[in-house]
Amino acid sequence: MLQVYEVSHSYGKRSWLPRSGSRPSVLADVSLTIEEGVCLGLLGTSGAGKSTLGKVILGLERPSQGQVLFQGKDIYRADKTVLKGLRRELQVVFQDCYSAVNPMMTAAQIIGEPLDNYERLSAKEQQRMIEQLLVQVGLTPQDASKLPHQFSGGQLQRVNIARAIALKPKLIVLDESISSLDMVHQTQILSLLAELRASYGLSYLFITHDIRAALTICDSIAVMDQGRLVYTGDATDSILESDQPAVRQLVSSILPEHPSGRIVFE
Ligand SMILES: Nc1ncnc2c1ncn2[C@@H]1O[C@H](COP(=O)(O)OP(=O)(O)OP(=O)(O)O)[C@@H](O)[C@H]1O
Repeated sequence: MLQVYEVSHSYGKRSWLPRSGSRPSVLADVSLTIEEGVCLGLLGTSGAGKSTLGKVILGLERPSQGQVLFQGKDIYRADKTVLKGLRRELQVVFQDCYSAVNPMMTAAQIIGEPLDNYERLSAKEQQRMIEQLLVQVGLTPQDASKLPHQFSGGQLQRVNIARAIALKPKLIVLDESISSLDMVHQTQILSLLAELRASYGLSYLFITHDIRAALTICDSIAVMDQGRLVYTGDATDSILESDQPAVRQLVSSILPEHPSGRIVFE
């Protein structure tokens, strides 16, 4: 369904600086595939290039080299009409649920935005659909009239997820979507994402630093280091045994579950 072919990217020259050469490569020759209904975990330490790859896949950052094919079409060469169609199939949920929304808009307006852009529903049909979406993400129809500051972080992330699934997309890029939530909400959102994936046949690109979260929800895992893909494999415990240095770094950042295994600060 999605193919990334030999994508390289750098963020361009600093032309306003004298003698500022090209910037270093942020993505170097990255190729990967996401099949329909599959969740691919994209891991790596900070600055590895995960979000840049997410933006390239979403059509938001044209790569310096390479191709992104979504449903067989090159998203950077498609004409406007094709692109509009592809855009509805590709959605994103970002880490910071508060900055992802307009603080003056109600949940109904936030979820209704993509419907306004793509569907021609009557006011009644749209209201019914928004209420269904709210219930589907574990909120209530009464939440429709609330403003972002009236929700907890976990609840507002559910509103963002409702907006992302409103058009029944094929692929959702989840860019650190659970990272800013506490452990209880992280677990709840992970099981919501798993449920939605099963009922809609969604694919996810799950961008995270958290190898445990990735092992919970993903089918396969790709690890990036300094712009390169350095590991790909099934999302099984075998990754914990890998001796690839970037993978080892991620594995060693997992907190031991038992307090006796944790570092003691004197
Ligand atoms: N808009 C931009 N302009 C210039 N450089 C950028 C831009 N966005 C990201 N970068 C640089 O690209 C590199 C990769 O950043 P990116 O955000 O893709 O990494 P990441 O793996 O998602 O990191 P994190 O986990 O911290 O979000 C970093 O060195 C970053 O400073």
